[in-house]
Amino acid sequence: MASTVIKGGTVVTADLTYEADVKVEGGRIVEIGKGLSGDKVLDATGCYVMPGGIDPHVHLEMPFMGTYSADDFESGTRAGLAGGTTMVVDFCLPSPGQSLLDALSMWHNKTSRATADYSFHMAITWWGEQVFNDMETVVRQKGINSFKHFMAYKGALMVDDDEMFSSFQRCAELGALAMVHAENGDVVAQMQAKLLAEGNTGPEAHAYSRPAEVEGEAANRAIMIADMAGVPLYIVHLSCEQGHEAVRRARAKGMRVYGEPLIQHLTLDEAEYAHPDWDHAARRVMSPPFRNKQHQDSLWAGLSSGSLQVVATDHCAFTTAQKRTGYGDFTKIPNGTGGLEDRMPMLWTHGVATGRLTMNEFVAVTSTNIAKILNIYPKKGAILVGADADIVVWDPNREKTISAASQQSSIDYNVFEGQHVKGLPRFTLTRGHVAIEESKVSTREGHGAFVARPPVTAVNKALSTWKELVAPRKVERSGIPVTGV
Ligand SMILES: NC(=O)NCCC(=O)O
Ligand SMILES: [Zn+2]
Ligand SMILES: [Zn+2]
Repeated sequence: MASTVIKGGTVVTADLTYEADVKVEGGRIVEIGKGLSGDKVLDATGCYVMPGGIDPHVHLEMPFMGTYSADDFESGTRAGLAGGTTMVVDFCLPSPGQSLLDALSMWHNKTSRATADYSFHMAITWWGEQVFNDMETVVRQKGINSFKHFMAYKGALMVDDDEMFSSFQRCAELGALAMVHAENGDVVAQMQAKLLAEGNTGPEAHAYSRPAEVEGEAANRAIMIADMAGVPLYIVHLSCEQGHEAVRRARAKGMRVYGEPLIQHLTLDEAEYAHPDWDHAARRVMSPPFRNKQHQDSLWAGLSSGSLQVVATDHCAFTTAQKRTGYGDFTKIPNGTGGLEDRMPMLWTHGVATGRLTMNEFVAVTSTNIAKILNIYPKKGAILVGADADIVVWDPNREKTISAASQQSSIDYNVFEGQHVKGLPRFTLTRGHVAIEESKVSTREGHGAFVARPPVTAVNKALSTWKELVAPRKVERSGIPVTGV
């Protein structure tokens, strides 16, 4: 079997930085040390050898708001690899009444051309006995240990508290992770109607209809419901101080809650919606919307202090033509932005290069933390012998200006257009295959494989042990004393 040696670089993991060569064979890391040799040599001089990024929040070919997101598993994973991301996790979305297993087959059918590894979260979009039963099969036989709940998108994907509490309890029994999109969908729907009635039809009204309070309330509610159900909770695309404050408070009380800011919310702000060009503003419509600088500072502080654990993209790319279906009614603009190719370069440029994050924290929030949360560590998220050779050789001196003209994503714009980034992959390896060498793209369609994720993490075990210990117990009494009356 041919081997590859990544030579002369500095290995950077979530907890260590050291000089070593890394030898890869059969898609795995087989040796780490000095002076290694192999059939092929990749020169990593001046570079950092890091675990490939894992983006736990993408929507490829997602059916949403009357259309499909434009990047599929081929272009989406290719975009990821170009930016150093070697694994993505998409969301399987059953239609109302559809079995989870049927939906899962549909999602697997989309992936035949994936160029990097992928996995799925399962969304709970309705509730009933069949969903309750399917959840067990999904966890025990289908390699999925996380269930997403939309608290927004009323009349479409949204579930209510009753459904959410039932599902959270089922997640706890099965050793799974509960996830939420935390926005109060009832309040959003009312605010949307009011804004439209008042003639606020443009993309800026999207942001007005989803203030930070809408997110803070839902995050708090989900945290309390998760605590009562005894399940760990992961809040996706956490965008504001109100949501972050809820996570911080919960964690300080010992609750098992994780928060995921997006690179978009960290680096782009609400001024985008005030842009005079309708297309510019509409292209940036996503939920939750971009916030102000105070919220951004809160998210950055959360990453460096550890109260927030993961940076994702929620890559859900729509073309300008698709966005234009919402001209005259902002509620019809497909919600979503891209970012797969740009997440790691943008985070390095605005995080590591500015001193907000250490290199090790960068690895933690782009790869290792989520690998641990999703129970795929150290197969993924690690530079260790035996780990998958999903590796990015990161050149801190390579630079470029982000432009739609040279991106991998299939859409016609980029929300980071014109941003200068310094820190890019020299090589990206997906299970040993060198898919990216600077700007040369040599991805292999169909190379990507499904990553099964076993249930019952250490966190699930600890939480269920604690919940059992403090569970309500009947007080045994001898009866009502006879008083003689
Ligand atoms: N975030 C967004 O606006 N679109 C994708 C679907 C979701 O994650 O809510
Ligand atoms: Zn969402
Ligand atoms: Zn999403």
